[in-house]
Amino acid sequence: MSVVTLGEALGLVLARRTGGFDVVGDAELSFGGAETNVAIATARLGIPTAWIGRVGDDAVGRRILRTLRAEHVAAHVAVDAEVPTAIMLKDRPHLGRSRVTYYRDGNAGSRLSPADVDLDAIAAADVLHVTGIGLALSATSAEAVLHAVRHARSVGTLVSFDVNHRSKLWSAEDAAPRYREVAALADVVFAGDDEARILVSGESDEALALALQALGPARAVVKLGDRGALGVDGDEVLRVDAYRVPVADTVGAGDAFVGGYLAELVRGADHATRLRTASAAGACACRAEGDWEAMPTPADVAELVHGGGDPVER
Ligand SMILES: O=C(O)C(=O)C[C@H](O)[C@H](O)CO
Repeated sequence: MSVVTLGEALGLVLARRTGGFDVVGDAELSFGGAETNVAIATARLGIPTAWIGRVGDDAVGRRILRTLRAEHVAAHVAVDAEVPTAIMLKDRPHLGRSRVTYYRDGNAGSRLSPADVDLDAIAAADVLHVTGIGLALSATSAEAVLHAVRHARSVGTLVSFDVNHRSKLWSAEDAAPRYREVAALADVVFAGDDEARILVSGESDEALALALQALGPARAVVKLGDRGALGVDGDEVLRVDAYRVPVADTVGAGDAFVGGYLAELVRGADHATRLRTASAAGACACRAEGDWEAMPTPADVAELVHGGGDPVER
């Protein structure tokens, strides 16, 4: 029962006040990265978890590895002596507007290559999780994702793919064929409704999920934010509502959702349980600031599930 994720983790410099880094100097350092967010989520939910990636030989890289150790995520990393760990700045130029600026091109995570992929770690896991960000970062990173996915399939490890489209990294037109290629090799695909439309067309959430499933995976989940999600597994179609919580920060909620789903998948839980835990985990992640800091424990999930009614519609 275990999960391995593969992708980039990058330093996150977060402005503490509104006004933009043009004038604001008050900031804190953390890190982000969809695949490490998912890893922290599954680890906190009690699933043995590992992450495969590449960091620079610097304070940000060491901070990432130290935090992953503290979160019980085993790191199979290459340390790049030549370039630094990427960073992203997140500030709020004015109330209601959040802005992200990436400094990741050519840095350690983008230099991930097939040689960095720990094949034994993938063979030892029940699920390998990758995202579209790894496909976007560079040609070698995309090769590493595909190498990992193909190896997972050859050794019977399930493949999970979250589209996670980043329009700052590439266009939808360039991304679409790469997303379809990985979706066809996956066992479960996650996409927001807008993201799903990059790969397929469909008039409704259900039509989108079924169209994603038709690309190859047995399971597809369309994430709908505060409208919940719609999942298909074989011929079972289920809709799940979002739990209502006070929202501090929605970043990382999609990764928490995926972590909740995968934690239940490796435990062998049924479709409704997977979606219920995913929805609760996504809601928990919204209750505090930070990309990974508010990932839930089983007690956090249980509190929402037992106190919030059953959100699954059959
Ligand atoms: O925005 C990105 O590209 C990141 O990887 C950082 C964030 O932690 C991630 O997007 C949250 O899903």
